[in-house]
Amino acid sequence: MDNVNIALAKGRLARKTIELLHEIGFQFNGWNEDSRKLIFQETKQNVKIILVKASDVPTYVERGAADIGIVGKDTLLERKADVYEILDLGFGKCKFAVAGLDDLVFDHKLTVATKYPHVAKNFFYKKGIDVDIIYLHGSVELAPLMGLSDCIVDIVETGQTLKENGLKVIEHIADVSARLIVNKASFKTKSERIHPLVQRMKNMLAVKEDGKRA
Ligand SMILES: Nc1ncnc2c1ncn2[C@@H]1O[C@H](COP(=O)(O)OP(=O)(O)OP(=O)(O)O)[C@@H](O)[C@H]1O
Ligand SMILES: O=P(O)(O)OC[C@H]1O[C@H](OP(=O)(O)OP(=O)(O)O)[C@H](O)[C@@H]1O
Repeated sequence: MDNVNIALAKGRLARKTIELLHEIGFQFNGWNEDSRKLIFQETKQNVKIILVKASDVPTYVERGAADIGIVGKDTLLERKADVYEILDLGFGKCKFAVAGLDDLVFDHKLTVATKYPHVAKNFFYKKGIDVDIIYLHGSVELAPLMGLSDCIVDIVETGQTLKENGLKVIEHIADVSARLIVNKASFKTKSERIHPLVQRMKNMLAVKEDGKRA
């Protein structure tokens, strides 16, 4: 039987992803949240999970080192990998937004600080606004406070980080949630393994949706 490798984003999405995999019948040898191991074997089936930095998940899947990946839509919008995006998993929900101290003033070229340069550039480009992108690795909210940029493009979940730093959402860009992606070749060559797995996930998500509505 073909083996199936699943790349999971470490960090915020990991716990919910493992939970979903448990719910569809997978158990991983030795898995616990504090472990430093990066590969876990499923107890009965020929399935492995590998724990990858979120932004690297599309790379593993695009190149076939993993057949399946679970990663945020934010990463997919930024990375534009050549993979199939199969399912919206409905967790890891947040939004991409433009935020700043105040409404934008267009009397000079806008500077935009972000961890997502492609998303930011694309958003303003489509509006016909030329921007200067400043790439940061984190704590992006600091940039407008310290005069480094006019605004930021970042993820907003609860809005707490913006609020505690005196910033506000200026414009909504896109909704984000965790997605299931599949390598294009694996989707065909390992279809007997991958299609049932996807179907089980779909069924489980439908059951959960029904549970919420009831
Ligand atoms: N409040 C949030 N902030 C950031 N990401 C969130 C949030 N809520 C959900 N997410 C989702 O979780 C994913 C993983 O976020 P996480 O912070 O673990 O990794 P990361 O953005 O690569 O961070 P780091 O660079 O610090 O490792 C994001 O890509 C996004 O899809
Ligand atoms: O709306 P909230 O619920 O406050 O969440 C949004 C914050 O969470 C993320 O940062 P993260 O914690 O990943 O840290 P970072 O600044 O190092 O990217 C994101 O970049 C925002 O700063």
